[in-house]
Amino acid sequence: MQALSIQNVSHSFGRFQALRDVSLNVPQGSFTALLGVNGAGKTTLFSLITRLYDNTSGRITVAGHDLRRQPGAALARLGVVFQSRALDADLTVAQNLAYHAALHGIGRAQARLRSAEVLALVGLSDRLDARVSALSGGQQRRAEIARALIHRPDILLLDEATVGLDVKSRAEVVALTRSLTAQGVSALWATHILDEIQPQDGLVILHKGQVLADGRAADLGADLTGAFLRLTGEQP
Ligand SMILES: Nc1ncnc2c1ncn2[C@@H]1O[C@H](COP(=O)(O)OP(=O)(O)OP(=O)(O)O)[C@@H](O)[C@H]1O
Repeated sequence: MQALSIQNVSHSFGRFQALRDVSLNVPQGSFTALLGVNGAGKTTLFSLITRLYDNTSGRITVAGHDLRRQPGAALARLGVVFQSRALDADLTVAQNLAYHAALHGIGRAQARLRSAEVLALVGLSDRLDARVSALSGGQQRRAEIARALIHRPDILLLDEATVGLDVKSRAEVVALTRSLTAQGVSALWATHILDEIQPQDGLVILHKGQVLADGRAADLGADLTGAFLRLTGEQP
């Protein structure tokens, strides 16, 4: 089964078609990069997968659940790290996680156990009681990944999760996400930064609302920048 399957999805804002007949799969346990320049349609696609927008054409399934017919079951299998910050900076990491757990109907005792579990996964076990505002940018992003994992989703959507981070923190957040996929969580990693992609990763190139390539990054050869430029005519 695919962790995420998107078939023939289109979306328009008025007369402007932001996504045109988009199809892609994220296999279970894979790290799949969704690569595209600004305006390619990545955030629009994520808004459809998270049901911020209705997908009126095509079909989206999350862990086999049809998003339109079984939205509750589908969204329960999904964890999301948004482009903009989603934690309350004035609360502690524990309070943020407890709040998010409650939104998923997880009881207090269970939430404490899960918080410890997800913070261990992201390497922040010692920051449970720290205020979010006291964390570094990279730690905040890792805490957001922990938040997205609290209900044990099958797939994580990460929308430009390294924006604003320095090189070292950026590398840590990508490596962390890869290590999660080795443990069975799948990831769809939206980015415009080619350095974040490795040859063994799944790679979908989205450009002007259309999928131009879908396979393994290695399929495009050693010169990913050149291949991207050839396909899109744009500098990544
Ligand atoms: N609410 C909206 N109304 C009208 N047009 C929109 C709206 N949201 C996005 N668009 C347009 O749809 C296209 C895709 O935008 P989208 O934000 O999905 O791209 P993106 O790949 O996520 O880019 P970025 O990296 O800048 O977030 C762009 O041309 C954008 O201007």
